[in-house]
Amino acid sequence: MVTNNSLQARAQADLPTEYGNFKVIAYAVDQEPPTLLIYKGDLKSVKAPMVRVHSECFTGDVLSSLRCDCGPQLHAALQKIEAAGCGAVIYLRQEGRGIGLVNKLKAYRLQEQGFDTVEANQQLHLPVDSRSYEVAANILQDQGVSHIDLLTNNPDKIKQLSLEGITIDHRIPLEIPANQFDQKYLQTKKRKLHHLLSEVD
Ligand SMILES: Nc1nc2c(ncn2[C@@H]2O[C@H](COP(=O)(O)OP(=O)(O)OP(=O)(O)O)[C@@H](O)[C@H]2O)c(=O)[nH]1
Ligand SMILES: [Zn+2]
Repeated sequence: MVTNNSLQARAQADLPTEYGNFKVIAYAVDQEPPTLLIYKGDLKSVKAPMVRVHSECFTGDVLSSLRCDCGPQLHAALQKIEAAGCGAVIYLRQEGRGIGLVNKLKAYRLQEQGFDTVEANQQLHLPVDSRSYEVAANILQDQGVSHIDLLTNNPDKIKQLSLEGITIDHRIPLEIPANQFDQKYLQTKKRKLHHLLSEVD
């Protein structure tokens, strides 16, 4: 289970969850925070397993923040994979679309002052989205997977994964209804980042 760029599977275990029984593999380069492959079934045995490539959001995933849709998206993905009987979540450590947690909180502060999620990063002189999907592609390749059905609303994620050599057979929408705190954020994702959000104005 060794992949290129010294990305290696360092540990694996069973992971029973509220949504079903999964397995988890921690992939890492040296001592860097591991990327997690949380999966169910034999990924190689299906033509295109259902996959969620999820970017870390400590506030949403762990603290159940209502400022974004990340936490419910993560849990909905696990539920869909459980229902399908086979599939995976790849949990990428790219907090804040790559700017890290401290900068994301600074960006939140700017959003409280009226900037939107794109403008806030720009105010901080940081890229709007600096994520890479190379590690996700390498993990899929390590698992013998080249075709996937991707759970996402983000067209750029489809493009970037395709450029990394993964064929997206189908996009599976992963829309979470807006709440009073993330409505503007979702509107900005739709208008400026071109997310495919049919339920947002
Ligand atoms: N910089 C910044 N990052 C944010 C903000 N809100 C959420 N994030 C981060 O955005 C990432 C999730 O990206 P999204 O654009 O919500 O969704 P996506 O993963 O690109 O697209 P989907 O696959 O449809 O979910 C996570 O890393 C979050 O920490 C914000 O206001 N500013
Ligand atoms: Zn989030």
